Amino acid sequence: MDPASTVCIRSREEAVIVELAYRLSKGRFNLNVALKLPETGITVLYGHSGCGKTTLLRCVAGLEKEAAGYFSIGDEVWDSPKTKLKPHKRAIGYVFQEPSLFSHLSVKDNLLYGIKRAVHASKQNLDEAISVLGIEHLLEQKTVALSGGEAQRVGIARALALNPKILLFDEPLASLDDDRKREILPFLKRVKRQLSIPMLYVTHAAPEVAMLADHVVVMHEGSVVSSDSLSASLSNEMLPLRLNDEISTVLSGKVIKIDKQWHLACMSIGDQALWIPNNSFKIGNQVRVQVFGKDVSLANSVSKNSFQNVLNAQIVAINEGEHPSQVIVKATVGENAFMVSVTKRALANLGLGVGSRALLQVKSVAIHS
Ligand SMILES: Nc1ncnc2c1ncn2[C@@H]1O[C@H](COP(=O)(O)OP(=O)(O)OP(=O)(O)O)[C@@H](O)[C@H]1O
Repeated sequence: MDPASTVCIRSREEAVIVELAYRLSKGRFNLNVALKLPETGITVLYGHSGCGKTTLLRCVAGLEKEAAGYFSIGDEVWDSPKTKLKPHKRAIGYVFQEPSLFSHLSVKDNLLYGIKRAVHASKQNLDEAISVLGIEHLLEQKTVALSGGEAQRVGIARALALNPKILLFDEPLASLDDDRKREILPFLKRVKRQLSIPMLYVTHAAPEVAMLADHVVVMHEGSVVSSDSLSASLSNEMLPLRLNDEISTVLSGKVIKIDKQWHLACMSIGDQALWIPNNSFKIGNQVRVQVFGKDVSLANSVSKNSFQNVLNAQIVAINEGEHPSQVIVKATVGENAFMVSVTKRALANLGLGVGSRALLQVKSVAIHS
C-alpha cells in the first residue's frame, strides 16, 4: 500500500504561513533577518559556515534567550515584543546532526520516551512516523546496533511523532558517509511529500539543496542575501545561485519511457523529453535531476554528435560570466530555465541573442538524479 494514503500528520487543510524576524548579537556576530516562508515544503538555509543558520533555527525553537523578534505560524504567535513562548510549548520537531538516542533503550522505547511529555504528540502520530521512515523492523533493536543512517531515521521519526507544526533540520546528514546519505535521502523526500508542514533545513551540502529544496534562503554574515524558490534562485539572471560553485538547473518530471538495453530513462520536460541514466526508475515515477551549465551546449542546428538530448529553447537573457570571455545564457524550455555558460565568441559565431530560438544539447551522462 502506498504510505501516502495512510499518513495524516497535519492534514493539508491545516497548511500555515510562517513569518519571522530576529535580531541577535553574539560577540562580533550579528543576526538580522526577516522572512516569510512557504507554508509547506523544504526551505533550505544555505550559506558558509558561521553565517548564522543554526542560530536562526535556535531562535525559532525558542532556545536563544537574548533574541528579539517575531515568529508566527498560522494564527499562532510564538515570539513578539509581548510574547516568548517557552521552547517546550512550541510545536516543533528538531532533527540534529546526531540523533542522540539512549543506548540502553530499544528504538521503540526511545520513541515512546520522546513523546511521553510532548503536548502535541499521540500514539497515532508515532505509528505514522514509524511508517513514513520505514523503521518498523528496527523497533525492538537496541540503538547501539543501528547504522548511522538508521539511527538518523529514528531521530527523524521521533521528531515527526511530536506532531509538529514546523520541522527544523540542522545538517541531518552531515555526520553520515556518502552511502548512508544516499540511503536516507529517499526517506527525507518521502517526509517532504507526505507532510504538509513547513520544514527549515540547514545545510551547506550542494547535493542536498539540489535534491530536497523547494525554497532557498541564502545567508551571509547573519543576513539574508536572497530568499526564493529553488528554480528561481538557480535561474536568477543577475546572481544565479551556484551550488558547489557551479551554475545548474534542477528539473522535475515524470518518467515516460525506459530503454532497458541502454540503461536509460526518459523524463518529460513540459512537452519535451530528456534521457537520463536509469536508476531503477519505473514509468510514472516523479524524478528530479540536476543539470550543470557546463554540460549543456548551445546550437542553432542539429549536427551529428554524442548528445542524447536536444531541446528546443528560447534565449531570454544573456549576462556577463565569471571571466570576460564568457557569458551566462538563460534559455527557457517551457517553464524550465537552463543556465548555460558559453564564450562570447561562440555566441557571436552562432548568431544567437536575446529572443533567439536555440537548441540546447544536454549530455545525459551529466544528469544527476
Ligand atoms: N556563544 C557564542 N558567543 C559568540 N559567538 C558565537 C556564539 N555562538 C555562536 N557564535 C558565532 O555566531 C556565528 C553564527 O553561528 P552559527 O552556528 O549559527 O553558524 P552556522 O551558519 O550554523 O555555521 P555552521 O554551518 O558551521 O554550523 C558564528 O560566527 C559563531 O562563531
